[in-house]
Amino acid sequence: MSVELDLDRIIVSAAEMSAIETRLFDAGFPVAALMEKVAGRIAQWIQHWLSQQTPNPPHLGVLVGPGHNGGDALVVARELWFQGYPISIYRPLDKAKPLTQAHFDYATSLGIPILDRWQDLQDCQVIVDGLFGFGQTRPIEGKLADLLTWVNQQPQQRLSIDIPSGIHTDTGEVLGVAFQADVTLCLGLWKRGLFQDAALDVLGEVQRLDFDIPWADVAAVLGPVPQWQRITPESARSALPLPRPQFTHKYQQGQLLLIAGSRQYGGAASLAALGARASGVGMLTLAVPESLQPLLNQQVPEALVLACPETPQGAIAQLPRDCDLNRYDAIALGPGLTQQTPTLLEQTLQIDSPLVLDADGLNLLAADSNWQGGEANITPWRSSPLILTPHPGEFRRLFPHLSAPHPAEAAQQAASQSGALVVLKGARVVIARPDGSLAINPESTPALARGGSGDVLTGLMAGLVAIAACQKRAIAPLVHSAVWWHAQGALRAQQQRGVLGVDAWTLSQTLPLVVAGQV
Ligand SMILES: NC(=O)C1=CN([C@@H]2O[C@H](COP(=O)(O)OP(=O)(O)OC[C@H]3O[C@@H](n4cnc5c(N)ncnc54)[C@H](OP(=O)(O)O)[C@@H]3O)[C@@H](O)[C@H]2O)[C@@H](O)CC1
Ligand SMILES: Nc1ncnc2c1ncn2[C@@H]1O[C@H](COP(=O)(O)OP(=O)(O)O)[C@@H](O)[C@H]1O
Ligand SMILES: [K+]
Repeated sequence: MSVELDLDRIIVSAAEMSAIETRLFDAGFPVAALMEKVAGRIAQWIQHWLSQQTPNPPHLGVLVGPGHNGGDALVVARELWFQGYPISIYRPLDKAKPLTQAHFDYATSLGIPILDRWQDLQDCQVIVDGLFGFGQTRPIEGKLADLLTWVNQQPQQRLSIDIPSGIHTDTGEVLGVAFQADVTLCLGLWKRGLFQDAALDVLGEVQRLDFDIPWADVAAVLGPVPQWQRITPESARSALPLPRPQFTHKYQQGQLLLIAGSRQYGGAASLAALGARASGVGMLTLAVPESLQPLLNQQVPEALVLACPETPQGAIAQLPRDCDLNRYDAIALGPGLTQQTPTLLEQTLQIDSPLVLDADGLNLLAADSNWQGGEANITPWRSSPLILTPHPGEFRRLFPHLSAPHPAEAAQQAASQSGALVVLKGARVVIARPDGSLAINPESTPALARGGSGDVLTGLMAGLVAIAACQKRAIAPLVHSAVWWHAQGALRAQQQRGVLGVDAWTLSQTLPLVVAGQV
């Protein structure tokens, strides 16, 4: 028996969803019964949603496609009709699967208006998209494209059943044109396309409606540890350091060495240090060019600041002679570093403790002859985790030979071939482990699209990793937590100050509030 995982954590491809669904049907659950159950839950959700907006049932326009997504839409239309909602149905294609046709015939017999022209949907207050559901790969063309283009220009609220029509279920690509949803109700299990950057601007608010899929059927298709997972509040929280025992001291709460900064990029070192502060790490040591020491001493007074000899351009020339890299539980290298001193990378890679590389740490790695474009597995070099946190540009430099077109698959290939833990940054950060598993952060904000926010993440992540390493706990779950809390910090700061108010320093000051509330 495998350990039952919260279904909210699982992300499936269209083929996997279909295989899971087939198991339910093969076991005897009638297709029509499942549609009735699922659509009943959608109708309830919509009713609750609309009742919060207006006391009078608004007029719903329902787009009905030929498959079971259209069948769901018809059951929703019927149930809401019975509840007193004015409904109009528009069906752009004549063909229909038998169950969908039966629901259409019944809706017609009830007297629910069937529109001949989509333009008549303009009298509705809400438009429901039941055109196409999971499994979409074909482009939206001709009349359907015109319909969706028209719908997207209307002022009504738009709700999509399962996945917006026109979105590729796995890659999230817009297949020509897509229904621009304000709300998407994903059915049963999260679909991959809902987490791909390409789809984010089409989905609106996304909710999952459960319909009691047995874990045994999920595990039979996905295996006992599903490869694609979503970070959830529970998983992020459960990985955080345990409440501190009374009898402890700073060296039992993680020692982190952060090697960062240059005269040109001094702020990156302080932002990463402030991110590390938010992790609660027991002892933070900063190695910076000596000219930055006074600044860092002032900004992060609790840190031990090692003044490093510097190059004429103000980069770290070498670490201080008495700096013993072996004493740290984790090392982070990169923010604001410049690429002048490759020996910093060589030295830190040799140390057998978790190493977080960001920014110029990654650029140094990309240029290292042993790295070979990420194709030579690092496992023979080192046994402790190597954690890479590239943005897409850095990722391309690190893995120039990878051809995967989508971030999730690209990160997965990169981690498998290199043996590193790859944190590919973007609107939805993807964390890929060398064993092929993937975690995706589902909640974030474009407020983070701003210089310096990645530096804060590096510090926070490295601090949590240092605590975990010191306490001999697994590292990867803390990497997930760091990505989650970084985004939650931004969301909290955004609530208080708006999207444009989330500068990296503000983010670093908000992080301790969200992380501390959990430990
Ligand atoms: N999974 C579950 O557990 C449950 C699933 N349920 C529901 O079923 C939905 C999936 O239903 P589904 O498989 O019938 O697919 P759906 O998209 O409705 O129709 C496919 C039809 O559309 C056509 N077509 C597609 N693209 C097109 C295009 N661009 N342009 C033109 N035509 C296009 C396609 O044509 P074909 O490609 O075959 O020629 C085929 O005829 C799912 O999302 C959920 O709502 C729930 O009821 C119960 C629980
Ligand atoms: N549109 C977006 N939505 C959510 N998060 C974003 C978005 N754009 C960037 N981010 C996040 O902001 C951070 C930017 O990091 P990075 O590019 O390294 O910036 P910097 O080097 O300036 O600190 C990453 O954590 C990334 O995931
Ligand atoms: K849909």
